Amino acid sequence: MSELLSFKGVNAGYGAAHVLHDMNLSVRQGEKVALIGRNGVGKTTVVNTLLGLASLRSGDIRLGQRQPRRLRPYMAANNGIMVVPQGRRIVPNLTVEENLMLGAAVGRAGPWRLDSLYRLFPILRERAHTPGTAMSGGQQQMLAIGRAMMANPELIVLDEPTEGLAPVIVDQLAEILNQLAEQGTSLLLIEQNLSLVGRVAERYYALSKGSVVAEGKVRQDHIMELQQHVVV
Ligand SMILES: Nc1ncnc2c1ncn2[C@@H]1O[C@H](COP(=O)(O)OP(=O)(O)OP(=O)(O)O)[C@@H](O)[C@H]1O
Repeated sequence: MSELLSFKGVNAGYGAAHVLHDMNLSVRQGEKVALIGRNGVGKTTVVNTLLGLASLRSGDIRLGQRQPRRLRPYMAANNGIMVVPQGRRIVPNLTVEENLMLGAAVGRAGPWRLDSLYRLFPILRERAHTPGTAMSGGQQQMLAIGRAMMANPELIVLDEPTEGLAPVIVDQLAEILNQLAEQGTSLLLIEQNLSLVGRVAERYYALSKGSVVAEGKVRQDHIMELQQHVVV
């Protein structure tokens, strides 16, 4: 299976702050991978580095088949990778449908269009013409995922999608992510919520102080063994 994203020996940070240390990570086609770790260990910096928002000091990052010399925010989408950012970043003043069309604008043609997406998320069809930010947190998370899907990516990177969501919504999110994966989208799930990780991911990396300190298969019956990596 081909690699959709890889970090090899990556050192990255912001100005004088060196956050990621010799980091290695990869996601291949068809995989559901989790990146777990406590607050402040550098999870969002992984996203920022692949988008070119944190500076890559050394090491290699491949986006799909490409290894750009200088990363820029649009390159991930051009290479089949969409990010669902922490905090969702629904654009205020745009309707649900207009937010979805932003995803279509940066991506490529494929099976995900408004009609197919509305079948997966009926609530987004119901609320299509209301402001995106007028919806509940859970609905906004579905919108953020839907917006990413509209770009027809091969890989979706989700940065703490359960933040602020009620357990019943986390259950719905697990179902949605598994459906997307069944339909061929690979996932990199950045999470501290082990219940979601256990239900979705097959493989994990644990991050501590900007380095991968453990990795392996996710075993649902031993999911609590991963708790040491997310609980302070
Ligand atoms: N723009 C920035 N400039 C300087 N330092 C930053 C910046 N953004 C994050 N950091 C620092 O980088 C480190 C890693 O932060 P990061 O947001 O990647 O962690 P995280 O694991 O995603 O945490 P959380 O779960 O709280 O989102 C922290 O020490 C943070 O203070």
